[in-house]
Amino acid sequence: MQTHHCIHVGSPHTLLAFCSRRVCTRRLTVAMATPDKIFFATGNKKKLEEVTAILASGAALPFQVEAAKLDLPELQGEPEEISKEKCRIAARLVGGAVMVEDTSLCFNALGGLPGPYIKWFLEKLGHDGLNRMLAGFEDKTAYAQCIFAYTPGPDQEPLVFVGRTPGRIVAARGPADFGWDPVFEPEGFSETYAEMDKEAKNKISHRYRSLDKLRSYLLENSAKQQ
Ligand SMILES: O=c1nc[nH]c2c1ncn2[C@H]1C[C@H](O)[C@@H](COP(=O)(O)OP(=O)(O)OP(=O)(O)O)O1
Ligand SMILES: [Mg+2]
Repeated sequence: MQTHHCIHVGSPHTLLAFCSRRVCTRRLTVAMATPDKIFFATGNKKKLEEVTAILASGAALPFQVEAAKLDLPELQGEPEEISKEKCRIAARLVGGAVMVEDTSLCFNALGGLPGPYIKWFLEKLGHDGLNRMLAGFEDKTAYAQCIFAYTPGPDQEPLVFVGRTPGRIVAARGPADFGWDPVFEPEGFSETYAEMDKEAKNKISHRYRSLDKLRSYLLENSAKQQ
């Protein structure tokens, strides 16, 4: 949902037109209509595979999701802000509606670090190094966090949808074809993400939980559903 200052109640497009003319005097909460086509921007093939599988596993969508392979910057700051800024950049690049996501792996003993910086920690330290970071701590628990950010266009403020899956950091087990999957064992399971069937991971993952919230938002605001 977005907050606009506007005196008119009508279709989201009407509101947008009046808002941009700055004649608004009253605060209204407005959801923008879901467009027919939304880009999913990422440079990560594995993310795209999971997002495609998660979207395909639900009901048919009244909008099209198209992949946009973009090399998006690794930003600093709070995870929600990182995701929003990434989305603004992507929206300018594709010139339309876009969704992006930013993924964090957060160690509880380290106050949530590496968090959004996991990409560099994984790249420099590897799976073993991630385990060693926790050697001095009893607490090996962690959570995987995915934040989808969506905007209907370059001039609109992105909305964020947070999904978290708790678990713990373990010695690497399973195929090493997707990031830190081999060292993350989700709570309630005896397999790491890497050992799980793709379908099973996609039912409980941080990515699923975040994307499911965005999907609900988009369906609720889709003109074709109304
Ligand atoms: O489910 C996952 N299971 C295991 N590893 C994962 C997962 N999801 C992201 N990852 C890795 C990729 C990157 O090393 C870091 C997140 O960084 P992040 O910036 O979000 O991803 P990215 O740069 O690869 O792609 P993008 O172009 O969408 O930013 O964690
Ligand atoms: Mg990235």
